[in-house]
Amino acid sequence: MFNIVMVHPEIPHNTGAAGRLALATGARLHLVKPLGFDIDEKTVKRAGLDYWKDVDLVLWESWDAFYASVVDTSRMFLLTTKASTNHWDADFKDGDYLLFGRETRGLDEALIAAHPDTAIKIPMLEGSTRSLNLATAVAIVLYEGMRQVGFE
Ligand SMILES: C[S@@+](CC[C@H](N)C(=O)[O-])C[C@H]1O[C@@H](n2cnc3c(N)ncnc32)[C@H](O)[C@@H]1O
Repeated sequence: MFNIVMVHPEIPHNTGAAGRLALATGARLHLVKPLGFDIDEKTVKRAGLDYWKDVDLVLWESWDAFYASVVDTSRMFLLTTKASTNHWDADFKDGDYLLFGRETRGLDEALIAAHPDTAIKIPMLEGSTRSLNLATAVAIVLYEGMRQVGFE
């Protein structure tokens, strides 16, 4: 089971799409507060996320609370356009944490600097676009991880 970690996500539809991906792959979805939207039942219903109740969801009150819960931080992969290693060259294992940054700012530079060996990027054509959509990035990396661990 992979762990999708969205750090301070801002756009509810991206989080909704990640929840759907989590359901389809048996992954756990971690949301690290503050979030840019309400995650209460009313909002979720209004957004038409009827599957939301089935998502294996963990809500963290803060980054520090989430980080303290990770037993082996060397299994945290940091998704950033600033990495030099491509995601398909990472060696994923069941239980790994896949960390994604917020839509406007990405992951903190200091966090990336603290984990240079597990910072990875999804390659993009040079000069094409600054980054991929957050939910798209989750899908690409999660399914590469699932492929590597033998998901059929
Ligand atoms: C919309 S992007 C954030 C863009 C932000 N301006 C930045 O420079 O990081 C949201 C998140 O999606 C992931 N992401 C998007 N494109 C990516 C790529 N090509 N490689 C790795 N991660 C990517 C990262 O986790 C990023 O923090």
